[in-house]
Amino acid sequence: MSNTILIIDDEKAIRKTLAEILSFEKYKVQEAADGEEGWKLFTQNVYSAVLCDIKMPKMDGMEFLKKASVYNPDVPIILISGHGTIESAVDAVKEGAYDYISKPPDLNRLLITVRNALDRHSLSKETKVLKKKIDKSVEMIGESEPILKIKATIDKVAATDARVLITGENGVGKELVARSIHAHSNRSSSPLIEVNCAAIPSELIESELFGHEKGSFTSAVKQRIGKFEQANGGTLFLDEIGDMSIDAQAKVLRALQEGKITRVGGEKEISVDVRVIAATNKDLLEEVENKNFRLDLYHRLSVILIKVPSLNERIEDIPLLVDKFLKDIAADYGQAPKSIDKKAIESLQAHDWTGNIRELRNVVERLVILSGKTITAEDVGSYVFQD
Ligand SMILES: Nc1ncnc2c1ncn2[C@@H]1O[C@H](COP(=O)(O)OP(=O)(O)OP(=O)(O)O)[C@@H](O)[C@H]1O
Repeated sequence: MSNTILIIDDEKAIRKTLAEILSFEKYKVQEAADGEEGWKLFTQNVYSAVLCDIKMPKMDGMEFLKKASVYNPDVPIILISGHGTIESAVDAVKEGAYDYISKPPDLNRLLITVRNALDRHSLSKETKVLKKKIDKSVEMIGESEPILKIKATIDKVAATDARVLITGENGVGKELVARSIHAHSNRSSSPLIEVNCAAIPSELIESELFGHEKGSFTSAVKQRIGKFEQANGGTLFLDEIGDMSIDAQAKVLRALQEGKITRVGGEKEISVDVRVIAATNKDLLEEVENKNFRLDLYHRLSVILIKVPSLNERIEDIPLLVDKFLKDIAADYGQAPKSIDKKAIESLQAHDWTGNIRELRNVVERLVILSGKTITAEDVGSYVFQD
């Protein structure tokens, strides 16, 4: 539906003409015979643009415009004006309508206006996506005791340079804790550089972390600055540290002890001022026992320990998280947020989440797509936990 144009006009002949012209140009269209029907469709679907007659029974075009621009200001609305309504059309443009066309519709003018309106719509959608990518929020949602404790710890440690080891299952919010510490620290105007230690093959991790000089190995065709140097003055977030090879651990230990690094294939030592925050879903002490992790590195990293509890241990935060996700998803889709009833929330709280907030967000997104305006316990039953 998101590429569809909604045509609202009580004059069947005009409606059909517009629909035919636009369909011929390969646009998808949907029709409504009056303002009320149009409004109903508008609230149930997301359109790329709306063509709306001004003079109509039940709800007229001006009223539709007012409501629609509050409900979803991103959808351009083109008014269709008859002889007696040109003035209203001009006023409407002042009030936020995208443009107007006159009756009977002129083919070229109609197509140009629609094309421009659609361009604007896709531009504003793209801008939103980009903004969202840049603005990785560091706001931690939750009022449960463990979350309040974590927030208090973050407040205390952020301003220090103490290393922090964050533990917890997958998707519980470890990265968010790291970003929040950085954002509240004196280093926040310098970069937070993230390295996913599990994702980098062990033979490349050294060059990734410390950089390399040109020609130091076959594929080192030019000099490269490593993550430690990139994070200079800021914070280095070593995610999945439990998956780092023993070799690389020795080098990281040295960098932490001496505050200096050497690029692969390089001679000189480079001083770096980096605060290190690490995270893992593994039990590092068990890894130490199994000889997969160095105890001395563990001690260096774990000055402050933050354990992020699984969602199951703080189900009282689920309503707040769901509310936040409903708002985020609505903003992504350019829609008004859907609501969710109490029973549906209870049913989500009863689920075994194995810790995962990412999974909860996916579930909320699925519910937003598949449910009606209000998400019910039945929706949760049929769309979420069906298997
Ligand atoms: N308390 C919270 N409030 C709001 N959003 C949260 C919260 N905790 C986690 N999230 C969101 O849930 C998602 C997963 O969180 P994050 O990536 O921090 O988890 P993680 O523990 O680092 O995961 P992984 O172990 O897979 O690396 C992110 O989109 C994050 O923004």
